[in-house]
Amino acid sequence: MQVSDALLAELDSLHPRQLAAVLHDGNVVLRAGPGSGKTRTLVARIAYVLQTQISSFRGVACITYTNPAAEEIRRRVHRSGVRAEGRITCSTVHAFCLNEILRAFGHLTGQPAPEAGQVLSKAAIEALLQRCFDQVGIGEVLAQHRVPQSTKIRRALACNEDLDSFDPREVQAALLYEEQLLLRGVIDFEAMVILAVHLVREHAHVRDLLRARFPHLVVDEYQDLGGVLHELVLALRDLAGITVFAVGDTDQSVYGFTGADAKYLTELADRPDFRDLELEVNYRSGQDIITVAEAALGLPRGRLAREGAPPGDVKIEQVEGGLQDHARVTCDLVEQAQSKGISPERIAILYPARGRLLDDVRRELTRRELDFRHEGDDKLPAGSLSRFVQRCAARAVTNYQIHAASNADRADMLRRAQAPSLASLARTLTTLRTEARLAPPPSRLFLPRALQQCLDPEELYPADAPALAWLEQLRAGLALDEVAEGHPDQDNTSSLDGLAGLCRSKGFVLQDLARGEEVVGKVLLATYHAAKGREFDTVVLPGLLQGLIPHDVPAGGNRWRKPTEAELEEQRRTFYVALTRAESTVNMIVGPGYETKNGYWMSFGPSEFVIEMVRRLPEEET
Ligand SMILES: Nc1ncnc2c1ncn2[C@@H]1O[C@H](COP(=O)(O)OP(=O)(O)OP(=O)(O)O)[C@@H](O)[C@H]1O
Repeated sequence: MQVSDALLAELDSLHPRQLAAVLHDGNVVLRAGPGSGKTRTLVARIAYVLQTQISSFRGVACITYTNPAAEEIRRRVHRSGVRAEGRITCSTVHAFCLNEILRAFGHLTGQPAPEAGQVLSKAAIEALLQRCFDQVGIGEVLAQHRVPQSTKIRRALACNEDLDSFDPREVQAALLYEEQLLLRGVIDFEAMVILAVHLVREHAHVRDLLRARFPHLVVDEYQDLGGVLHELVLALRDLAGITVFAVGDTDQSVYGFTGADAKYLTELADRPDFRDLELEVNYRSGQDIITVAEAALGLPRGRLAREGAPPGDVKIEQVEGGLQDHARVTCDLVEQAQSKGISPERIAILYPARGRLLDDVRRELTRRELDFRHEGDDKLPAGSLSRFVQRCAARAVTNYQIHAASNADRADMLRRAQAPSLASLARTLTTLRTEARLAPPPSRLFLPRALQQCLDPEELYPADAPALAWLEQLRAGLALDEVAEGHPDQDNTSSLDGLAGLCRSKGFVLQDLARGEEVVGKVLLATYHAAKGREFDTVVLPGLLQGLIPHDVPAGGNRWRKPTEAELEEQRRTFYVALTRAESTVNMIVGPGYETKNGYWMSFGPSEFVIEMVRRLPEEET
């Protein structure tokens, strides 16, 4: 079969171990540290399989942890010269279960896919869980803090795992919750996965159809999968005969609080029908950054930077006061990096948790007019339709910025622009429309053209003009209200009105709708979790203070408790993930303490993670 020049060049540039993983004829587990090229190898594998291993009627399913990760992989496969329209399904596990299993085959088994408004929104999940808590006599426990724990229990229940470590009343509440879902004829994201596993396990024809469509399954970030998802993969492998390519890093396992466990990756690697491969070179970071990160993790992995890579720069800044000082120093460091010519989108400020630190950093960035995007901005409505609108806004804003730039800046902006393409937006809209059970558009070009008219009109919509009029045009031009009305996900049925309400009440300009999205010229402000899988030239880590990281965990009601040993280790791994995002510079900020939202001063000093890290470093590094 014909291999594209782009793929040949990519295969040529891979390390022999990476290449061995791509070319292996069978199941693979690829375990490796940060920056070792796991994602790059995974993308090459998808392209290789599509081009050479399967007929053009069959495809590859790729499961990722987040939607942006799915989008990035699709984009990279496309860049490798593979014409994979309709042959690659790249999505989160929930979308995979909904679209490729429940929606595709549910009707064959008497298990219809969810209809309009049947998938509970986040608020509805919390409300239902709270009722269950009330009924089992723990009404004082706030459901909004316990959804991850309840998910963990439901996953353990679905896998018949030991429940001894859970509070029996919360187990009872989880059982009641499942019962209520059935009674009300609704489901949530978690129930979708559980249903999909049942469907695959119990129906041979579903398995046959899945294998015919996707003879290969690729899973990214395997260490973040819980027991149910692992069971899904095993069912697809052992019962359906699908070839599995799993990629992960046990050191980057940071979702234990929802039942994820790195042991599943190890379990897969130990199987005789899997080839277990490891990668050792870190292509991202300088050696000093790698050494410091491993000291923070407390596990000397001995990973090496690529040959000739500059060592990198690691600094610990000590402030004298509280969180406002952290915010001030953070912004100083961002300004210094920018003055060295590092473009804003190559700089990330990563914070351990929401709260006063985030408020102070945001305020200081705004005061200094440093453009930033705050990932996971919770002021905008949740759900895939809201996210789609935000991505459309990002495209419109980027077009406008490039148009408004001077000739000298334009070429550079075009090169760096990350705004979504019309093709990618059209794909998302097609998925949303299918999920809402709308008739397919009259032609393949219909949606890209409609998008082009809305987002790339001759007269571009200014980034600082009121967003409401733009949103109304988009709603009408793309018939988004039809999507909202028919969509199973409750978050989507209300999000357009939610967005319009915000535009009205807060006087949003177009730029505000795009603020969480990838737009040229913005520094990223994100949690450690949200930064996973990404890379930046410079990473600034404010708030490395005992009490903020590690931090206490909710214990029900308004109570908090110290983290268990396992929880402490997981928090340590999130710190490791944050450190390993940097290519050339990491700045950590420590101090004597911090003030809480209620004005109390907590003088616990620097984070124990930083203290232990420094203690473990060889003398020449400190
Ligand atoms: N063989 C290679 N030669 C040169 N650069 C490489 C090679 N493999 C990967 N890289 C580069 O290293 C960087 C990290 O790669 P990638 O994001 O795939 O790593 P990863 O293992 O998925 O990282 P993480 O686990 O931290 O998310 C990327 O910039 C990638 O292009």
